[in-house]
Amino acid sequence: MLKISNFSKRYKNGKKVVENLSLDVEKGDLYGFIGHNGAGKTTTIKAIVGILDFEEGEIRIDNHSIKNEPLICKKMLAYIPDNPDLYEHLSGIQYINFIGDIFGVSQSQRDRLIGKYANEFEIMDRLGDIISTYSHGMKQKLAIISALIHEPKLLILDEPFVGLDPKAAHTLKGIMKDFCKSGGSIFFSTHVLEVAEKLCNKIAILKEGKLLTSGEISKVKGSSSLEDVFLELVNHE
Ligand SMILES: Nc1ncnc2c1ncn2[C@@H]1O[C@H](COP(=O)(O)OP(=O)(O)OP(=O)(O)O)[C@@H](O)[C@H]1O
Repeated sequence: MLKISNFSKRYKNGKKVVENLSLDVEKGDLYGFIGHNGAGKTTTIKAIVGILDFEEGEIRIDNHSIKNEPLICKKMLAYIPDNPDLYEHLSGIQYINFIGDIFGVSQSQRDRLIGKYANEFEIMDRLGDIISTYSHGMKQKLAIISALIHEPKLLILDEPFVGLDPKAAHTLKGIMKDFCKSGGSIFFSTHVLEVAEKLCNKIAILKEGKLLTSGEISKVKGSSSLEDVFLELVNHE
């Protein structure tokens, strides 16, 4: 579903911040992307979703190149950045409808999915309010609902749990599991190792732009905790 091959990225005049990264996210995978601050996670994520240009390597979504066929790719995916930057002057429902219009989502699908997710996140009664009056967590919930409205095949999430209260975080975990159970794929970055350990079937650990390990979580961590494996790898590799 998502294939990253030998991806490298260098910002202007700087050194490479991601180096020769290769990863495979298959149908149904719930894939965690882990690394210290500045490891290169957001850089990789922005390249995957087509908002950051890159010169080296290839990124393919369902076998289409994000570089050469960005529209086909973007129709299949949804991206939630680490800090949802929404149109503050719109109401929540206007924003969801705006995204629904871009993706050509039918009214019945909108009604069904808004009903489902806005109720799950307990935000239904605030959808008529202007986004600038939302808290950070409410904006995050709105970004998640908008991302799911066109039923993407691939969800790319950058630190999705930041700002969510425990109940909303629990709801999101359930949504993520169901999404992958029904054949979708998720690739998400997180610093919360306990969440990655419980939620993911696969993980990748990045250090200073280089992949330290990746694959089935059971193989990566063996009988140790993910935290122990992460600290061991990051401190000693
Ligand atoms: N626009 C930019 N111009 C120059 N350097 C950048 C730019 N954006 C990121 N970097 C650098 O690239 C490196 C990787 O940053 P990135 O944001 O990808 O890391 P991250 O793993 O997402 O970190 P965090 O966990 O703190 O969000 C860092 O050294 C950062 O300073």
